[in-house]
Amino acid sequence: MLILKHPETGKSLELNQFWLRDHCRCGECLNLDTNQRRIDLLDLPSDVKLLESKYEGNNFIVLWSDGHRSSYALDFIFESQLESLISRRSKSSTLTPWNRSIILQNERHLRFSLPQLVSSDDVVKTLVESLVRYGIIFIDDVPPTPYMTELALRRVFPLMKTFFGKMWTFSDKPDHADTAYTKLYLGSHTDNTYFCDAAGLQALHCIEHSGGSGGENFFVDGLRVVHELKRRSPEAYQTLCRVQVPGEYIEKGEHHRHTAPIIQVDPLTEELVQLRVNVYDRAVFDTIPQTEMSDFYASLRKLLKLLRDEENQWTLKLNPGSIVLFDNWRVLHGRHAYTGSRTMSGSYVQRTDFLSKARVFGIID
Ligand SMILES: C[N+](C)(C)CCCC[C@H](N)C(=O)O
Ligand SMILES: O=C(O)CCC(=O)C(=O)O
Repeated sequence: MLILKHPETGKSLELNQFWLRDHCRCGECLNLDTNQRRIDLLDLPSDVKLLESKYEGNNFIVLWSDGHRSSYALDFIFESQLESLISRRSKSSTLTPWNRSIILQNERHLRFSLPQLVSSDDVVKTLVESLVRYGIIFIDDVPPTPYMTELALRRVFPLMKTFFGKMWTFSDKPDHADTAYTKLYLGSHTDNTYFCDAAGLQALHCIEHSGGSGGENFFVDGLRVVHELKRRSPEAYQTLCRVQVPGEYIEKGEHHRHTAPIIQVDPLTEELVQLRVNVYDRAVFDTIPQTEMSDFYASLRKLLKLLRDEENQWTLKLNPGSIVLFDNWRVLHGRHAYTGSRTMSGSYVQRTDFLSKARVFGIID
C-alpha cells in the first residue's frame, strides 16, 4: 500500500499500487480518442511497484518498476475512491419523493409544451431534470396522432423496441394477450416485470376517447412508498428486497420470464434502484419454500396497501394532446375501467438511454 497526502487539503489516502498503475491516464494507457483503456491487465506485472515519486503542484508523478512514467491529477485520485462514489450516489437531493398533495403542488414543474421543446435544448434539459426528480412529466400541445407522439418523444429519447412494437397504439382490441388491451380496471403496476431489463420510461398518450366514460389513469410514486414501508415495517421491506419473484408473459410466439426481487436497492447506498411490481404478470411462485410463504405474502400485502392508499395515488384523465412520460422503475401506473372508444398511443424508452441522457446533461453522475 502507498500513502498519499493531498498537499492542499491535507487529506491522506491509502492506495493499492497496482490500482494506481492501472489508472494511469496517459495516452499510452488510455485511448484518449475513445475513452477506452489500451492495456490488457495481464500485460502489467502483477507486482508492479512505485520506484520514485514526487508531488508537482496538483499532480503526483510516479516512476514505475515496469519503466512507465505516470502523472496523476491528485483530484482525480481522491475522487476515484469508494467514499466519493457513495457520496455522489446519494442522489437524494436530486429526487423528490411525492404523494398526491406534494405532486399537485409541484405540477407546474412537470408540464412542457411541444413547441417549446422543439425550439429549445434548455427545455429538453429541464424536462429530463424533472423526470429525474419526480419520475413523471407531461408533454402538452401534441397533435393527437401516433406520428406526432413519436416525434415528440424522439425529440428527447430514442425509443425502445419490444414485441409490442417501437411505438404502440392500443385500445380494447385484443392485439396482445394482456389486460391492457381490454376495457378492464388495471391496478397500480410497473410494466415488463418479465423482461431481463424492464423499460426505463413509459409514455402514454390518449389520442381519443369518445362515446363513454372512465379510463382515468393513476400514478403512485414507488420511491415514497418504499421509504414509507421501510419506516413502518422494516422486516417487510427486507423481505421484499430479498425474495426473488418471477414475472412472466406468454402469448403466441413469445415467452418471457424474469426473476428478481420486488424492491432492488443500490448495495452501496441502499437507495432504491428499481421497483418491480405487477400482480397480474406474476408467474407461478416457486422460489421460496412453503414455510416462508406466509411472511412473504404479509410483506407484499403491506406494500400493496400503501400503493392503494388514496393519499399516494394521483388520478387524472389524460386528454388528447398530452403525453405522460414516467419512470417505469419508480412510478407505478394504472387505469380505471372505461366504456366507449378509447385509443392510447405510446412507447417505452430503455433505462440506459434515459440515464445516459441525464448524465450528458450533468443531472446525474
Ligand atoms: C404498454 N403496452 C400497452 C404496450 C403494453 C402493456 C403491457 C402491460 C403488461 N401487463 C406489462 O406489465 O408489461
Ligand atoms: O390504458 C391505459 O391507460 C394504461 C394501460 C397500462 O397500464 C399499460 O399499458 O401498462
